Amino acid sequence: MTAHQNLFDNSSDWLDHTLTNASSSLPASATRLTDGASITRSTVGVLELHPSPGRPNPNNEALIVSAGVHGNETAPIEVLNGLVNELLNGDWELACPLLLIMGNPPAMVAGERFLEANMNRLFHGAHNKPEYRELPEAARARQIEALCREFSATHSGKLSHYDLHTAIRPSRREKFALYPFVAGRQVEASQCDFLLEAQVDTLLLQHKAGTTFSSFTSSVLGAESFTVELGKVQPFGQNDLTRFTGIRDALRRRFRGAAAPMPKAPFADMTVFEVVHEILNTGKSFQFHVPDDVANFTEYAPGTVIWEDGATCYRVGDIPEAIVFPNRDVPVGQRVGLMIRARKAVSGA
Ligand SMILES: O=C(O)CCC(=O)N[C@@H](CCC(=O)O)C(=O)O
Ligand SMILES: [Zn+2]
Repeated sequence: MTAHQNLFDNSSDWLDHTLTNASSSLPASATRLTDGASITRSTVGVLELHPSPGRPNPNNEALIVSAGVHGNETAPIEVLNGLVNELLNGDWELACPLLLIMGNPPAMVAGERFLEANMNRLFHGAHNKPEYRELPEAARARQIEALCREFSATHSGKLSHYDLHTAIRPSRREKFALYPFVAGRQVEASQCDFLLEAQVDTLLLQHKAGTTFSSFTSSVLGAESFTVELGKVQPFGQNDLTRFTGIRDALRRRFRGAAAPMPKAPFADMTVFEVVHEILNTGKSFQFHVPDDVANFTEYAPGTVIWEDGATCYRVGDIPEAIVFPNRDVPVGQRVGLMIRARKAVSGA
């Protein structure tokens, strides 16, 4: 039996197996590659990979890479699946521990962002809130948190997490990363270099901790974590994967333990924004004045009214602000968008 068959039964690959078994709870299954590396499918859509024992881990690191936390954001899922196929084909050898996650398999099958609740609002303990705790997406977030805790506890190297997404709207900046807020923390220059290597040239600094997957891994596990937006949402099979070679090649380089390309001066080519305001749906009287089809990073002049609800009215401050992730169609209390501002000093975040 091949390594492939051990892990994925009769399915053609990891993605096929995950879609076929999206709602099943299968027992774990493991295999060993010819170089001695091991791969365990811990549960549907989750692979834990270890290099051959004794093999050097030159970058002294462990990585969590996730995609499909939103089921309709398919390009990063295809990228991750392609890298797993390369490894199983013996195209390259693994040098560092990896936890690879397809976040929400039932939503992937349905081609939807989520089925009952937005899973990327259910991390950092939010899955235990009474209104969510019985939902399948809360159970999946809880299971993923437990697998990440276990993975992080067993690896001493530096832990990074890249949660890969694509955006609903068009974007004036196609690829950008969000850096979750952790008090007193600054983006490491090496992370900035990695993002640039992946052709992600815009960084957005969050202003408070949230309930996203990357916020959980950074706040609770101390990982260097990013939500990475890589393009626009498309159904499976309709992605132009030539637009995703930057992230594919940069991840493969890390998985193989190869050295980073020549580092640039930190932030030299990175445009940095900071979040100045999180727009929340405040309820019945909430009015959002940003049109439905506006692109991410569309700028608004000082004084523009962005939203109001009778009690509060949010206007752009003295410096222009741009909108990211405008989406009025969210439950009360959830994020309708982020107002961001270019950061003045770019000598360090
Ligand atoms: O395009 C959109 O409106 C959403 C794209 C997306 O899923 N973005 C993430 C960002 C998470 C973060 O703030 O780190 C999300 O909304 O969950
Ligand atoms: Zn997403």
